[in-house]
Amino acid sequence: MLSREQLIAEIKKKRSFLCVGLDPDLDKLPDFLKSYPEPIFEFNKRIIDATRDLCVAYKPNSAFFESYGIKGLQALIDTCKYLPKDTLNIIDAKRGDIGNTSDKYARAFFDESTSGMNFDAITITPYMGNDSVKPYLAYEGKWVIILALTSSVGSKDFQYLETEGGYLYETIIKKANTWAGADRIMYVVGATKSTEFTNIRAYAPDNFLLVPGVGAQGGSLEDVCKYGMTKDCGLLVNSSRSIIYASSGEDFAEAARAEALKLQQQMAEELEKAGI
Ligand SMILES: O=c1ccn([C@@H]2O[C@H](COP(=O)(O)O)[C@@H](O)[C@H]2O)c(=O)[nH]1
Repeated sequence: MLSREQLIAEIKKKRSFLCVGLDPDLDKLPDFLKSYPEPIFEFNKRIIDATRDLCVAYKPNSAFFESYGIKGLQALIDTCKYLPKDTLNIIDAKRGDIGNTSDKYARAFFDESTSGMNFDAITITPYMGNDSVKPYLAYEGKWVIILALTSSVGSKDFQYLETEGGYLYETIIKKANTWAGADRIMYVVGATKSTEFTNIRAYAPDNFLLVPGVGAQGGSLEDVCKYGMTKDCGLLVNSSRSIIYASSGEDFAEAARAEALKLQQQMAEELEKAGI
């Protein structure tokens, strides 16, 4: 589990704010792995071994595990146990439900004694409000990462609706800031929305932002840094497919490392530019 201070220290030490997304798809896994008893876990394990010194976070997306039923769940549990202790380990589950149900989701992903999983952070949809988020915040030291402005094209359907407090995504940030501080809450903001980062920073000056969309979705790391970086960095930039599927051959882990290294080197330059 990483506190805000520990996360910032890891960013400075590794010269990186990279989050490696673990979105394992059996159809895309190298053929030779398919004869292993646990191909998904074997794939993740090798990706983690190849990238752990270059990133400060991992983000398995639960859909890519749930879609394989019991075997997928076992792979998620094994992956969770294998994740390094010096990275922020995020389950991208995008949950949101009434309080007593949220309590079960929180147990599922945070309480190793009941589920076998002990993630540090979870992504949450804020639509159902405070009581749907509270049960996660009850776990001391765990992070809640609230969807604010997503990378999806459909983000315009609801997130830009005009409310009394501005766009809906602005109201979400303002409201969620009253639930807990920047040491417990992060926001998801898509890299494809880099022009909005200045505005986001007006409402969330200190919160870390989890930023998906660099790589396969075409978001610009440079723009994200230009408009979104704070004095503490304040960014976790995720890339999934561009790293984990850099090669479909036996060299997939080396290719993943090479892609992660490119991003880490750009990040080191951005940190340098910002005097961090
Ligand atoms: O707004 C959002 C929120 C979550 N995601 C997730 O991040 C990764 C992105 O994968 P890439 O392969 O790097 O495009 C994936 O798990 C999404 O579900 C997002 O893209 N946008």
